[in-house]
Amino acid sequence: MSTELGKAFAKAKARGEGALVAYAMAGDPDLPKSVDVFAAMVEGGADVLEIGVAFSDPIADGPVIQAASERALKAGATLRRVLDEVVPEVRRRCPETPLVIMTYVNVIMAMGEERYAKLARERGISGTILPDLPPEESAGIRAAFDKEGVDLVPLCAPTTPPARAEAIAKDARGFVYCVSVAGVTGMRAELPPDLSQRLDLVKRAASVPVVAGFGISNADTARPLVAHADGVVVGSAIVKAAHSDGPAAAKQLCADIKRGLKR
Ligand SMILES: O=P(O)(O)OC[C@@H](O)[C@@H](O)c1c[nH]c2ccccc12
Repeated sequence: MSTELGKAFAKAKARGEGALVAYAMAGDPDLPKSVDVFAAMVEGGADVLEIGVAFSDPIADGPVIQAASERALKAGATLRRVLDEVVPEVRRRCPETPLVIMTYVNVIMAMGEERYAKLARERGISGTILPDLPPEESAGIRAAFDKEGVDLVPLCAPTTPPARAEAIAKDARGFVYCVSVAGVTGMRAELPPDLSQRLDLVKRAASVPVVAGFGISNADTARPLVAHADGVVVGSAIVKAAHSDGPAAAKQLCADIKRGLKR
């Protein structure tokens, strides 16, 4: 595991808190302003930043993040520009916070996985999440990432059979991303009752931290998960807050969620 990711989760744990993995879209509303959003999220207490790189066909995304993708694509937020213009600035302003890129396989393949992994490492990226990469097809990309020390963070869905979830967890890099609900990203009033059991199973098998994501939007939805996971991922709620009310709103929301993550 990247030492930076390991340290960030360990630090949160030592403070008696679940970690907040906070997502926003690079280039929304434009490249420099998205840097302000990421910096504000860290000021609000985000422990890990998940930096979205827009893709024209974001199949796993709900309406809030799809709209953010469109704004980012209009602003010219290509993978190359995100790595050259957004990531270095976020690193400069948040030197302690590990950064994870979240995008789709095509975006990485268009650059070439080896070239991406090398650039990502040079820019200080700790890990990468590719929701449309099936584990069976991940060997090549993962080898390229491993070579540069960029963690390929795997996802587990509610539809993943337990034995397969265990295998994914055992072999994970960085952390395991447990998707709470079948479907797309977006805020939800309730999370499924069997989520805590699924998290417990993955946690028992995993040698890296385990986080839950999809549908978590505030302290109340985050709170019940800290007994079962090392942290939570929040995306749509932050993207929405930043889009409506700017970086300060994203900061406030992160601070509120962090209060819900106290053990
Ligand atoms: O938006 P939500 O429901 O808070 O879920 C997190 C999510 O946004 C972020 O991790 C993410 C954005 N796009 C994705 C696509 C697949 C998996 C995860 C993601």
